[in-house]
Amino acid sequence: MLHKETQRQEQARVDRTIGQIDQRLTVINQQLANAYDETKDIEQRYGDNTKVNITEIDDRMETNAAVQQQKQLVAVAVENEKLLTNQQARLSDLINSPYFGRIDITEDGETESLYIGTATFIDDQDNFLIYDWRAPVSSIYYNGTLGPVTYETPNGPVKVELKLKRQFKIQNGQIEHVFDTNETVGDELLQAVLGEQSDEYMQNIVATIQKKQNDIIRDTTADLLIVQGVAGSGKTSAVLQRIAFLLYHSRRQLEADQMVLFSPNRLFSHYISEVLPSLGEKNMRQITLAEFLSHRFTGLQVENLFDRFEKDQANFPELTQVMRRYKESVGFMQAIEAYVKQATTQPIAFNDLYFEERPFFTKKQINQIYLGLPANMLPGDKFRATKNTLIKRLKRQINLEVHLDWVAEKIDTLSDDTYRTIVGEREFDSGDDEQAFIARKIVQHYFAPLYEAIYNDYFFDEATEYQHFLATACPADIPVNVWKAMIRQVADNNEHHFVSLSDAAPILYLRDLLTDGGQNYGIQYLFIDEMQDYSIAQFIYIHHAFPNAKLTVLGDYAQDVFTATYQTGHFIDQLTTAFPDSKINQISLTKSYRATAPITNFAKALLPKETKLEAFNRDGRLPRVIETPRNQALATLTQEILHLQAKHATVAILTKNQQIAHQLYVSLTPDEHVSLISETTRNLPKGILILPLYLAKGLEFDAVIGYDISRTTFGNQTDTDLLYTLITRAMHDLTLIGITALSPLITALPATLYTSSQSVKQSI
Ligand SMILES: Nc1ncnc2c1ncn2[C@@H]1O[C@H](COP(=O)(O)OP(=O)(O)OP(=O)(O)O)[C@@H](O)[C@H]1O
Repeated sequence: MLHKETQRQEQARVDRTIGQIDQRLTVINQQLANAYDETKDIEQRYGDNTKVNITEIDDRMETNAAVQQQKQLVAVAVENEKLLTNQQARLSDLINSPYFGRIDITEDGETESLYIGTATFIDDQDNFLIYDWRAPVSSIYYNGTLGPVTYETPNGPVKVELKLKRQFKIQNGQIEHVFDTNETVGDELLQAVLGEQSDEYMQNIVATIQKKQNDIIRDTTADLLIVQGVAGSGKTSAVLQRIAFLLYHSRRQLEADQMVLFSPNRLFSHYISEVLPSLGEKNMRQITLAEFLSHRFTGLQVENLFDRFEKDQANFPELTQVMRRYKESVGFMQAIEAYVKQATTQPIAFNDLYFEERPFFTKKQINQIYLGLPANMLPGDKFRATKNTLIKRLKRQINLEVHLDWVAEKIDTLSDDTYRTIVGEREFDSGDDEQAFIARKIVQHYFAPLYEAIYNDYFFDEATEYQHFLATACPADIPVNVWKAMIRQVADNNEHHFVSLSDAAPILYLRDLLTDGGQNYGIQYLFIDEMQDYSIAQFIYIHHAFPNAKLTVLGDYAQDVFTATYQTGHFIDQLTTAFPDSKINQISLTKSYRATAPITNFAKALLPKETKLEAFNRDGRLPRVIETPRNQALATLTQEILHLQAKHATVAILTKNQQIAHQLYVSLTPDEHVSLISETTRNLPKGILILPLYLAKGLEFDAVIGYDISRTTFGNQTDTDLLYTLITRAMHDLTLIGITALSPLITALPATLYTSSQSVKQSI
């Protein structure tokens, strides 16, 4: 803590700043009330205007013009109200905690004190009372140590001398902590922040961003930014701050809806949903991989990662693993590219297009059109040309059909309503014109399903085409009969409207390359959290689907929950080779902030010795490891829950899979505070939660109990990633319960890293 007088002066400045914010807030509140009245007023008048007599043509036109004008007025008023509401929200946040940092810098002999907070605040005399944390000069707060420092501005680098760096924790207008530091952001404040209890929502880390995290947040040069960070190193936090940073710096060109975050599940989306609003920004779009794929396979069910994981645990033969590895590789996606290149000279898998239960265009006819086009055309162009020809032929048919008797008959029997719907306000020079117009509309309507089918590429059979491709793609290390059986399985899946996860991205890639479709050019930034859950093939496809997007990809290879059983090798190297034309920046985070040092050190011991992982220096109890006979397992668990509940609002019981979670839930249900969390759960209640560890990815809990960490469940070396992920969800307390015999992964660890008990009585 600083000298009393300094503290007093700082509190006085806080008070002054808050006074100014308060004044501004009063003005804004008044403006907002006026704006609200104005909007209501216009709306009212707008309502009255529409009631004007509209029987006379001239009146009607006048009314239309007036209505248009009113509409515009309403839009302007609503926009104004929105702006004011935003300002009000920002000021209301600032009034509670106006800033968290101060830097004193000397430039050309002149020293200035700058205060840094979540948003800029300028007083009526144009003094910057608060600088936004994203302003160029604010980077000094995160990056610089005392002495000469340089910061980047749009006009180039600027050199200054950093004289002082001060940190604050201000709540309800009162300084709770204040200290000077020479470090990037000193440990003291971080200690205080990290020691707090968790919340249902993730918090922003704006006041305590660390140097490496700042590099992630402020990177503007990479097309592909890859962040490998140990569990709890702040990857997700940093990426959310990065989104806020990018939105601030590209206000004019970038909207939140031009950014998409791929998140691991809905629960996680909910967990992070408050960070951006707390920084005064709108949330970006969020999607899970399963949602993204299902959306692109309308009508088919795409296998999800969780189901596959559960299935793999029951049965996952060696050759199936080899085939899956291949399907998820760069090589497989390249094989698709090569296949598509030669597709211009081969028939492709078209469907007969049926209309009124007979083929209107047969696949043979469609292939004749396709193969009749020049062989040197690009596949996508060729497909489009084929589609255009089909549409042209359909139009020709419509032209012929309008003269047929059934159409004339139909016109004769049209009801008044249908006639009105077709003709609308239109006027015609002659009765013949009117007749021709209506006839065309009737025929177009009749053929609409066929037109839709062509428009939506239903004449292309992607599943069969994929099987044709597979037939050409058997790798040397797979026996041909095994490969063929796999192709039969793919066909069978398709019959049952199902797509397995490892086939999904390749099928879409093949479809898009052949049809030149499926690309979204509007998205400018993509963020992919938990990168270890994605295959290289999926990355290639996602990159293809969003060609203009810069990618930020983050994750932790030690938390490879879903593919550790069959994937080996260096994912990041493979990823970089899959993006040969992109500018790639890589950042590695090795310090873990989430848990106490004893928990982090325990987790670290599971990983290979050479793993770089540093625990943040926060004290806590050693993890508890309990071995219990099966018939006492529930009693042991209950004791442990009671013990932890005395200290924490939330205790998460994590299991290896859904089945164990479910069984446990059934055994514990009489207690109504226990919630079973499943894949479809969208928010986290407080109390006792039971969930499979893979649903806890990315989340954190005050206390974690790993249940059934036994020889039978975590017996293999490949279970290390699962166990590591489980352990690293805990912030303050961790207990592992092994039934009958503990997992050998735990017994192999140095006994100094945990406290152990053998039975219920000893564990209390
Ligand atoms: N600079 C920081 N200041 C304060 N808290 C931080 C900081 N960095 C990380 N944290 C905290 O550490 C915890 C872990 O952060 P986060 O969830 O972003 O890590 P992660 O690397 O995504 O973790 P994981 O891979 O294990 O899911 C969070 O509670 C976060 O608020």
